Amino acid sequence: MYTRKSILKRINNVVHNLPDNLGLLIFDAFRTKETQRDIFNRFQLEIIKNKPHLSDEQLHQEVRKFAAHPDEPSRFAVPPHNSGGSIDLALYDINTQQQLDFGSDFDDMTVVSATDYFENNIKNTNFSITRTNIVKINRRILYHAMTSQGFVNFENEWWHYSLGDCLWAQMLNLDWYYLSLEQEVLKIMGD
Ligand SMILES: C[C@@H](N)C(=O)N[C@H](C)C(=O)O
Repeated sequence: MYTRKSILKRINNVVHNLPDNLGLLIFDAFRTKETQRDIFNRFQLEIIKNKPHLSDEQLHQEVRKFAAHPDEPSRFAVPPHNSGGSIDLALYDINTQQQLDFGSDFDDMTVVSATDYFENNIKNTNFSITRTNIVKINRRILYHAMTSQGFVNFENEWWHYSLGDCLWAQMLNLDWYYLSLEQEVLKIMGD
């Protein structure tokens, strides 16, 4: 797995500031456009299976809720993970070596993955009050740990954090500054 040095430095700060019994479980960081395309296509197939009635436009919108299109400059000049500025992660318990309960799996394409889902929809889940509170606290710990280092969270996914990429820039109304890490590497390697 690869990321930018500047992102890694901040991730190290996050780890350093976590309670002693917690660590970061990293699912994904930098992605090539090809990988981004594979993910987008895979998600599309999964959604077609579960919601076959959607029109092409509705399908596209649905997939975009959970994966950036690899080539959609009108939304992102550079897909967030391709810039090296995005990271997907969770917390784990160092003693048990188990991921903490975040209420949905990584890449679960349902509303339950929305970061604030358990803040707002407690009555709509079949989770116990205790589990709801645990999930809420776990999401909050990750959120505050990451945002304290300058990352922003993608609201549909409790696991996705960005810094310096197009998603981060849109959310903060700033200019993005990470170009495609893939292009930077190819340039260094002489294509
Ligand atoms: C696919 C999912 N893990 C993810 O990374 N989603 C964001 C929106 C992305 O594709 O950039």
